[in-house]
Amino acid sequence: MTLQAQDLTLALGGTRVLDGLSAGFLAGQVTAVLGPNGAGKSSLLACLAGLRAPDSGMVLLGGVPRTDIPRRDLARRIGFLPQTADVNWDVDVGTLVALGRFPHRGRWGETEADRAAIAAAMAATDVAALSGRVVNSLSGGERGRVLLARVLAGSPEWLLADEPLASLDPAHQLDVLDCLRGIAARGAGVIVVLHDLNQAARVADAVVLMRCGRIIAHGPPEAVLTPALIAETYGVSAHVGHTPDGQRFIIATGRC
Ligand SMILES: Nc1ncnc2c1ncn2[C@@H]1O[C@H](COP(=O)(O)OP(=O)(O)OP(=O)(O)O)[C@@H](O)[C@H]1O
Repeated sequence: MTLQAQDLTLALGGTRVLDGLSAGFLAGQVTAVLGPNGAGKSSLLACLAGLRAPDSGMVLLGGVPRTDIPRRDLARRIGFLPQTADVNWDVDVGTLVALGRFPHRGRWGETEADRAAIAAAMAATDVAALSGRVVNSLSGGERGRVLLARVLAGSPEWLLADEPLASLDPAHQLDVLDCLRGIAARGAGVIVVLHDLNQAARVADAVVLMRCGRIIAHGPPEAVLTPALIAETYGVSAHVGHTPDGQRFIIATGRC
């Protein structure tokens, strides 16, 4: 199964934020989308998720134009975690996470499968202990994990997550990265916007580097997270090394 962006263009406020962008994403993989602020990463995710219609080009899900797929199907198949973690009503954690099952609900209410998916999502994001808390009383990181749990509860075929690690402490960042890997291992496609090159190197099967609404490079992390491509994308020089256990690390050493 693939999710494809085909020749997407999008202008916002008179600026072209996606500029003829094409890319194919594979199920069973984690793809990290990286690039400087304003590169168009969130706009790409919004088009893939169907939250924004591109000015031209199309998104294909399993070869079918997204616009030909019924909305309820799309809601079941694509889970979207937006960049901002605002919750504008007084809802408790358990209720909010359970809302993630909404696209699967039949007329008979919550089923055993719904309850199992909700429990698994809360365990994967370490929020079960917060279940009775009002979401707006949580810290930013706790709220971020609850919102991720809500998306995971929907067991989407595709998880599109826009900076899910923002405001998480290092332990929970590692937990969420492991969780994303687990989702991909179970066959779903994960597309995640990240700013940290090391987290991308750790989690991704494929990396997309974006700049000015275009793709600079798309491929395995070792082929894409190179000093030359990092310089072209971000305008910084970088040192790439390996830890004793073979993990790649990348340090931005200065502007170039
Ligand atoms: N509603 C809007 N109206 C006008 N311009 C917009 C709008 N939304 C986004 N933009 C602009 O489009 C460009 C791409 O924005 P986008 O949020 O996709 O970038 P990004 O790569 O996700 O950035 P960041 O890393 O800062 O989150 C930016 O220059 C942004 O200012």
